[in-house]
Amino acid sequence: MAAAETIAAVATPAGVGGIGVVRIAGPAVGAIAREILGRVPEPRRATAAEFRDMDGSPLDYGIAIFFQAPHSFTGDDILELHGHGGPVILDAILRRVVQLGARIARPGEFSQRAFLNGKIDLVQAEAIADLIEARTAKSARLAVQMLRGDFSRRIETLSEGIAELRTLVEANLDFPEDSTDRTDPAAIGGEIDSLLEKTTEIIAGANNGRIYREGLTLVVAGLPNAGKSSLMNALAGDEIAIVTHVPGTTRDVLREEIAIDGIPVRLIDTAGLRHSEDPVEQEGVRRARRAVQQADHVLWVVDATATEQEADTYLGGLQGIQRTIVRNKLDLLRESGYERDTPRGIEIGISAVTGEGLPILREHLKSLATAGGGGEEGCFLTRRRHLDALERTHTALHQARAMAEVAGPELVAEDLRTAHRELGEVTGVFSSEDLLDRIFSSFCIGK
Ligand SMILES: Nc1nc2c(c(=O)[nH]1)N(C=O)[C@@H](CNc1ccc(C(=O)N[C@@H](CCC(=O)O)C(=O)O)cc1)CN2
Repeated sequence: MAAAETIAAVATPAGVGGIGVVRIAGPAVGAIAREILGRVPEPRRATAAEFRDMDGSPLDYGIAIFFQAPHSFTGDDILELHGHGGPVILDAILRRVVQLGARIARPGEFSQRAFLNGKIDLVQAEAIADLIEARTAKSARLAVQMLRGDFSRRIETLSEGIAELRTLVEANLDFPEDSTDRTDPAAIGGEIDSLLEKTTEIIAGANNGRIYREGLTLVVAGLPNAGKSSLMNALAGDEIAIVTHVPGTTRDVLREEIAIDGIPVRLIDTAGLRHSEDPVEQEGVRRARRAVQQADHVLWVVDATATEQEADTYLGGLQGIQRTIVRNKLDLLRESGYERDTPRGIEIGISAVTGEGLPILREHLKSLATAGGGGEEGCFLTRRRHLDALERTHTALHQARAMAEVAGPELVAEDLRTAHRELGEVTGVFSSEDLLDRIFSSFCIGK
């Protein structure tokens, strides 16, 4: 089970901090501990010790923790050296460890080992990365649930259901004379229906949760001087874009992360979409167009004091793109905030300057973000990868269901086998090296 190579990395973030941790995993851990600490510490006990260099001189004085295989995060022997949190000292400790036979770990390699040693499944490994990178408290909470194995257990239960049915169908293939009521086509069909239902339920939860991981990309677009940057600032709550009354101020695409009810929202402020001779501004307009094409939703900002014709310019270019019209600068007209349905789509009246109507806009954005459900119920922080595999499982089960009606058990067995394998990709029971490399290489160093 334990890997032959010993790997090491600084597990704490780069930079200066109170404490920094060098983590070492693999069979050379015992020998490395004896060299650096003079002994192998008692397993799982924080032990104060001098970390010694090659010539015996002290590198640092810190805490060492030894985790004996298989009772560690990765399942290997692990030694953690908790030193002082400075880049020079941590680098020196790491160098010493490498001198003693460890090699620098690749990003995600500790988690990959935990997976390969059966300590965690693929969903849990991904949850570790998602937890570290969570952009809102809600996303983090959902990642912890994934890490605890809540989602994996749902998958596991479904997988066992498929496996059981496979056994039944396949046994019937080998020993048709043993067939019972449970193996008649109608009974099998009923069993598949129940598996299909469970799959659909998990897919719904997976869909609900995806928004908390991926977030929503919201592009703020409109004509120059419509107040896009002021709106962006009002939503983001601080001054991030330069706001002036000179048309064409925002030449690049500005980004800001905000959270709407725990959903990470990437706000992208774009240059005004207008014809310009200035090459820099032209580039801004080009980027704005591209951002609009890639958005989940566009807030089309119009100046409430402009003529309707002026405000409608370019709206035709947003055909087929989900959008909300935001009529800004209501303060100049002394109007109150509103939301109304118009032939051109939903329109919300605000004043980014006074804050008038902003609560209405925020409420609207929240409903956009949670349009796919977003409820807490059965909601999992899933990835596209999980959904794809679940959908392929559903397709195969559906096919098995059709076969149960019209064909013999051989074809039903075949489709059930496919469903079982597709589902196994979620937790990594069946996974290609390629997929694993792709997943783990996106992790950060030391993880
Ligand atoms: N110091 C430290 N903190 C850390 C980690 C770590 O590796 N080191 N983690 C790393 O990411 C996370 C915690 N994950 C961990 C998961 C399992 C085990 C572990 O020792 N498991 C053993 C024993 C379990 C037990 O006795 O209850 C096992 O599974 O056999 C340790 C940390 C976050 N905090």
